[in-house]
Amino acid sequence: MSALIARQAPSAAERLADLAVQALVDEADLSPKPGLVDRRGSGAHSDLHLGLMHASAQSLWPAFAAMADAARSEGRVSQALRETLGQLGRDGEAEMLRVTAGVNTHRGAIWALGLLSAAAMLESGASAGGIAASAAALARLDDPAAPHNPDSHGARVCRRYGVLGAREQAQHGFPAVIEHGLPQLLASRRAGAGEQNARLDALLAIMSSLTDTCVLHRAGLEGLTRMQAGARAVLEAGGAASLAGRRQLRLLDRDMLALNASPGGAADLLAATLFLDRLAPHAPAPTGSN
Ligand SMILES: CC(C)(COP(=O)(O)OP(=O)(O)OC[C@H]1O[C@@H](n2cnc3c(N)ncnc32)[C@H](O[C@H]2O[C@H](COP(=O)(O)OP(=O)(O)OP(=O)(O)O)[C@@H](O)[C@H]2O)[C@@H]1O)[C@@H](O)C(=O)NCCC(=O)NCCS
Ligand SMILES: Nc1ncnc2[nH]cnc12
Repeated sequence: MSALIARQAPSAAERLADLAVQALVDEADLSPKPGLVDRRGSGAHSDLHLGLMHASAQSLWPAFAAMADAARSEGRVSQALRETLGQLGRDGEAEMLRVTAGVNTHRGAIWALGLLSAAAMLESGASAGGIAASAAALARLDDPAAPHNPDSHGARVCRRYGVLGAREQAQHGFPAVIEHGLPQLLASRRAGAGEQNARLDALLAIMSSLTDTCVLHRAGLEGLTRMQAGARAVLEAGGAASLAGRRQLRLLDRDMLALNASPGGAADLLAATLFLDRLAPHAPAPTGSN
């Protein structure tokens, strides 16, 4: 008789890591995304493809579980927790680069989802805004061991154009997610857009407002302006579920490819939106809004 394998319920930290990885896989699979890797192909990237995005996402499970577990042990926002998360984040980046043979697939996602996984553990049962606020408090603490890299793409364009990047997005409580991605996801669902279209609309809402340092790095201010205006045009035409919106979305995709631009920061924040959506109870829709 075959031996019975005892089934153990996953811990809270393991469940959070499951959700974080699933959010990354769902983001990668979502199609058609302008300029980004999706089920159709590699978008504006020559060194990325869908299989690599999936492998990268799976490689991050131990890092997310360890970050959530560190938050469980510490139990509150503290300098010690911030420093532990910094080390775990750097270890996660190293593992990602090992699995992708040196290609940066998810640096921004490790930062955003790592902080949110830890915060979700600290704020169990809280709203998305409550979790994001706790992640922001962690992000605002300085990590003295963090290597300051003034040459990262983000650091360079933030200096050059005087904009805020991934660090500030977290320190301010992920406004792109809380004020744009999540409300649009819920509004498009309520309007009957269908799940994939609602997720595309959430991505577009993020793109319409974000200073995405990936786009700035590859395509400058003109690229950023065209990304934001193009995303807004899709939503104003009726979103991804409408024929007119789809037409605008095709134009935006062509434009991003012509500019060699890819909104990798917005993609990470869509993953953060999907993570919080699965996790946090949403406030009921205002009366008369459905
Ligand atoms: C604080 C850090 C986030 C470092 O930030 P910094 O800006 O210095 O560094 P970057 O290396 O540029 O990484 C930032 C990544 O964040 C994403 N992003 C961009 N804009 C925003 C935004 N406005 N808000 C939020 N997030 C944003 C983006 O990630 C995605 O793009 C990646 C690909 O980027 P890149 O390599 O530039 O791409 P290519 O164009 O393809 O390169 P080439 O082909 O042209 O060469 C991809 O990974 C996506 O994820 C930015 O890249 C933080 O990382 C940090 O300090 N970490 C240390 C560890 C730590 O403390 N962790 C804490 C606990 S988790
Ligand atoms: N789908 C995607 N394509 C390119 N870069 C990304 N960074 C995060 N998700 C991405």
